[in-house]
Amino acid sequence: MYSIEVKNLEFGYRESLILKGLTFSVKKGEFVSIIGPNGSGKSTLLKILNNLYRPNDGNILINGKVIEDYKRKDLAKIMGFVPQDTIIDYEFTVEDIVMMGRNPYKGPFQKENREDYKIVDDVMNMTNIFKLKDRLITEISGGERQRVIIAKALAQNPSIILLDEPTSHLDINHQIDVLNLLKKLNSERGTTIILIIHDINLAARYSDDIILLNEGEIIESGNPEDVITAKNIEKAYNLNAAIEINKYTNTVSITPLKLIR
Ligand SMILES: Nc1ncnc2c1ncn2[C@@H]1O[C@H](COP(=O)(O)OP(=O)(O)OP(=O)(O)O)[C@@H](O)[C@H]1O
Repeated sequence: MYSIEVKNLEFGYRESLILKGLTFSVKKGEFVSIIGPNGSGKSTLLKILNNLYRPNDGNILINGKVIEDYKRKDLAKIMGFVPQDTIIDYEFTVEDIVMMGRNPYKGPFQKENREDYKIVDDVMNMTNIFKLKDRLITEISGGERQRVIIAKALAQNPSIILLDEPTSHLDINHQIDVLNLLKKLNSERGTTIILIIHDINLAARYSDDIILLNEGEIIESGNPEDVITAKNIEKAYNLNAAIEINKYTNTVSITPLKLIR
């Protein structure tokens, strides 16, 4: 069973194509990283998978159903999305924001019930933000805000989570905390995880599969050892790199040597 199936996906913001015929699938319960240079189309792809943009061509199935056939609320019950930068100017508390993750389950004017509060408390504990619950979202740090947005996505109780660089604002401890949390959701609840990440070593360490994008095309996809090769890294990043198995993690790891210009 597949969480996501993408066939011949093409997309351009204007005339020029940003995504040039992508075909890939993600099985239920997989942990998949999307990597690639700046501007290669990673965020665009994730937004399309969250039905924020319509592709020019191609098909997307989410849990076996064509994406356009979902109502927004129904899609939000199965798929959580953590965008790259979340700017919230309003003076909501952390708890208010996380509670918004329960909106797909509510009718108009329906109040939060005990179950909603329990789920919100649980996800705030999981993401280590419970102590911030009464603070204003405008008055916490970028890294704290990142974890609040992840908690909001978890409150949707999704079976698929898409995350656009969820570790970008985080210190090294919180990076590992977030990835461990995602891994835990993945192994204990079978949640399908698809994330964009620039750190290739972390991608290799946590992922079942990696999709390497460059200029809107998939250079390679598959398990980390097959994707993170000197040849593929040179092709995508113009970079001469040493690839070896890290003796501590037993996963493939990269050391950049020099740019090829
Ligand atoms: N709203 C937009 N309108 C027009 N062009 C856009 C828009 N958003 C992104 N682009 C362009 O589409 C291309 C792909 O951008 P995208 O953000 O998907 O790349 P990315 O791989 O996520 O990059 P990064 O690693 O820098 O976040 C870039 O050339 C970018 O300039």
